[in-house]
Amino acid sequence: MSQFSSAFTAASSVSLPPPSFYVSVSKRSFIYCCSSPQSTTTVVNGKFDGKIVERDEIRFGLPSKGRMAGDTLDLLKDCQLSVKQVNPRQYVAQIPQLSNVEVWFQRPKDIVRKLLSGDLDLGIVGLDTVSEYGRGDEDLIIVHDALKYGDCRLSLAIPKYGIFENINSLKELAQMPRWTIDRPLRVATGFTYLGPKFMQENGLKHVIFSTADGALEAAPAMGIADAILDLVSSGTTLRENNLKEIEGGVVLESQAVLVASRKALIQRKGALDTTHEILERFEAHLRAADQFMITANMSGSSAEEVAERVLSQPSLSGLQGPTVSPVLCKRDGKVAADYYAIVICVPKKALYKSVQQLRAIGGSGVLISPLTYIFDEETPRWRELLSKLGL
Ligand SMILES: Nc1ncnc2c1ncn2[C@@H]1O[C@H](COP(=O)(O)OP(=O)(O)OP(=O)(O)O)[C@@H](O)[C@H]1O
Ligand SMILES: O=P(O)(O)OC[C@H]1O[C@H](OP(=O)(O)OP(=O)(O)O)[C@H](O)[C@@H]1O
Ligand SMILES: [Mg+2]
Repeated sequence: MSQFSSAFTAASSVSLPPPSFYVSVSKRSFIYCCSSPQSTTTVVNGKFDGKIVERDEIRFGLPSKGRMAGDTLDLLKDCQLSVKQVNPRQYVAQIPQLSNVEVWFQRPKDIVRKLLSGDLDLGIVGLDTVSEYGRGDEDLIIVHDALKYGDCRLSLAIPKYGIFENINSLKELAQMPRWTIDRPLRVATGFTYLGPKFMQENGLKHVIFSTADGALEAAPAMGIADAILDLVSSGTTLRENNLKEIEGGVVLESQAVLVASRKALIQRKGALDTTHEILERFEAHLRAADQFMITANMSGSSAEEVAERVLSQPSLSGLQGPTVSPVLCKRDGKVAADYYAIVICVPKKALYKSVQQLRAIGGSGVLISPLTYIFDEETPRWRELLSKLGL
């Protein structure tokens, strides 16, 4: 193990606040300083080994504030899992549909820490937060990796001006001869675990990290740092501060995820069943959210002939092929089917193309309805979870 990684492991074994400074100076030296003294501690990385603490309820951690909080409550509400909170300053709440679940509102990073320490069983946070504060701990299991909000990326950015004017990739940045043991590349970041790990994996040797809690984009212009490693979503903050992302500089693509403690899923009574229910509801809602249901009438000689025509169109195959039903009417005293009603689901973004294709094959009276849930057969994510748990 190189000095870099052994020092790194040492850094990851303290539970107290993250180090304010990591200094990597080539393979020969790696200095690690901490903003608070490294007091003696019996907790390693906020983690207790051994058996879980007995309790009856499943504890579900949700973001108490910030941009994840509202969207998380909206997702749960859309899945008929509304959270009942007596008032916004009360940190415990209930989900009436899940009687064995206790919701605890926490800061995202504390949700991850508490999953590791066994104080929470399930949580919703950004993948960036799981990766930074979870530090690859095997007890954390991502149950759903794409809840479709909180999209952002953890990305390295440098000034557009000065010595960086013609630097557009990580490779070019690494090859700048000016970074030396005595004058390393200075990176400001709140991601003091992922940052050094990424630099090491990408072979950047002379790098020094400093940390701050926000407004990192100011650091280069203030002369405090050469580069920053921070979350980017719209890119506005970078642009407004004359900074640019570089090719190869994305550490992580992130969105909201459902994460669980492996130990809780295996050992805590009811935890796995509850997780299954939450997962199924999330999947059903998220699958439905980007689909429309289309109903249309088609003239035709038989259901099969209509189905042939529908299936000949690439945008109309639906979830498992079209549902075709005869529209029965009385003609010359006899019940007959001149028309067939078809029902298909199409991706929202393919809506207009689908309508055009339907018309082209003789569809009329096209009705479009939103879908609320699609419960398919067992979700692949559930099978994946069971296999990760060795069940
Ligand atoms: N533009 C963005 N900037 C930061 N986080 C974002 C962005 N877009 C989505 N997110 C997600 O939202 C999560 C919470 O970010 P938020 O800024 O609300 O809280 P925080 O940064 O943890 O706390 P605070 O900013 O109050 O210190 C992030 O971890 C990330 O997953
Ligand atoms: O690409 P953009 O859409 O501009 O978003 C990126 C900015 O948003 C976050 O800051 P936040 O608003 O959370 O403020 P903070 O720095 O105080 O955490 C992040 O740290 C960036 O500064
Ligand atoms: Mg923030």
